[in-house]
Amino acid sequence: MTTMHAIDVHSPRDSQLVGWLPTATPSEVSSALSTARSAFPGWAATPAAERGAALREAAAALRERANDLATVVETETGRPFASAREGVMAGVSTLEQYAELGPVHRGRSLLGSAVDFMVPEPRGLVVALTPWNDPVAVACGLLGAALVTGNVVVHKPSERCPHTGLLLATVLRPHFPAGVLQTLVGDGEVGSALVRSPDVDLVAHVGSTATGRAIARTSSAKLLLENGGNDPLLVDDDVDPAWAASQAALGAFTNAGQLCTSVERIYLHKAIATPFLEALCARAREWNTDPQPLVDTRHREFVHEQVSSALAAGASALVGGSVPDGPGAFYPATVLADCGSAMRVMCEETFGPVAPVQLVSSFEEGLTEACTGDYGLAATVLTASMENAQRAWRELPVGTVKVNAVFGGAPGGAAQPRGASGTGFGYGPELLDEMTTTKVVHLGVPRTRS
Ligand SMILES: NC(=O)c1ccc[n+]([C@@H]2O[C@H](COP(=O)([O-])OP(=O)(O)OC[C@H]3O[C@@H](n4cnc5c(N)ncnc54)[C@H](O)[C@@H]3O)[C@@H](O)[C@H]2O)c1
Repeated sequence: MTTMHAIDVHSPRDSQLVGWLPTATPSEVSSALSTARSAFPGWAATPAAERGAALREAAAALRERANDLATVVETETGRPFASAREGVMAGVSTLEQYAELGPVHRGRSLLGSAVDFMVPEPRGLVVALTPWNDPVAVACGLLGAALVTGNVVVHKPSERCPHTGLLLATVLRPHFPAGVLQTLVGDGEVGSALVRSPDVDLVAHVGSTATGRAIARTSSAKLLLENGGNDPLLVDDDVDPAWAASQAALGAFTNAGQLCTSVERIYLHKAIATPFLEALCARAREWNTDPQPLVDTRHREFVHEQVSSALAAGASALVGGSVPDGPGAFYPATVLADCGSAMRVMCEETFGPVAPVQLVSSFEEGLTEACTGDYGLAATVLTASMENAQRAWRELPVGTVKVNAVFGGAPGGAAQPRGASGTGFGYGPELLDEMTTTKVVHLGVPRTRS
């Protein structure tokens, strides 16, 4: 690891420098890890109800500072204030949820010749590495579940929103004993130094598949990976084309396409192609009247590269598809028609406001296409046929199948991603299981001295 350097943060709206922070040095990394280690026994021995109470206080403090956090998220990532605030409030709810669930998280007990208790124990030192696209909600999930189950945490927020990470730390940390929760500023180098340490028990990474794979190559800790996706949307011929197009637009353009479960590729039954595409283009144009920038111009280059390569391979841009003039990292909501399975925009995660559409002749053909690829995060099916819906949810090799609703799962729901999308439960009550390891205590009856 090289020595400390600065991370500059530029506004995604106008490219102006809005702040900078020094990255953690190698000695700060090792000192954070050893401080965490020392804090572990005390925190692990703290009654779960007290840990839950600490989390509840932290949630209340975050609720009070929601506007401040949302402002910083907006400044650093370009997510509009109202939506950034929703993300912060999702973080508050998650902390509250774990404050309740943590103290009642328990194992089974079995009555045999003696009694066996299956006791969940904290894993120990958790390194949490989080992304920029929903920085507060994602961090609150990992931190809340880890802390309430008695782990100590070293958190490294994304280098694209370090001020958000530090402000979150300022709000949460006072509610926990010294050393139990620490936050380090840094990029992938700092992350890599953390995950390579033999002192770490669990690495919880929410981010790209490339990073998840790099972590898997270098860390000897237990891994919890919640990574990228290339979610398909399958549109049957029996649904209202205008409604289907509004679902597609919501899935592809919300947060400028920068959600892990964004719609990334669309398989459209050719029988409703014309009205669907007309309605989708109208939605995209509407979206472009109030554009949201991408996180930075480097990410915009990545998105545009995929669009350009699709255009070069025969796709046509019905709306958008080019980099606008002017400052900032804006990219228009884009509708691509005439897409084919081999195009990068169909095979890879784009993570931008792009709706690439491939026509299919039947639901079966669309389902076959939707089942292709390495990723397995989520998929959406729009169909009026229960038979087709059922076939889709049985066959799609993904963690989450959404039928006739692109967003809006119940809070607390969680699934295990498949394939290149990750390894375990990153959300919901099951995350408490990931944060603990089970010990069986076989309790026999002693024979007393006569
Ligand atoms: N599955 C999910 O629940 C979920 C949720 C949100 C985002 N995501 C995914 O996250 C990605 C966008 O986020 P991102 O660009 O911030 O991801 P990223 O993987 O680049 O960064 C995530 C975190 O990992 C750190 N990191 C980078 N390289 C590292 C290394 N070699 N070793 C250790 N840590 C390292 C980063 O500094 C950051 O803190 C998208 O692919 C998106 O799909 C997934």
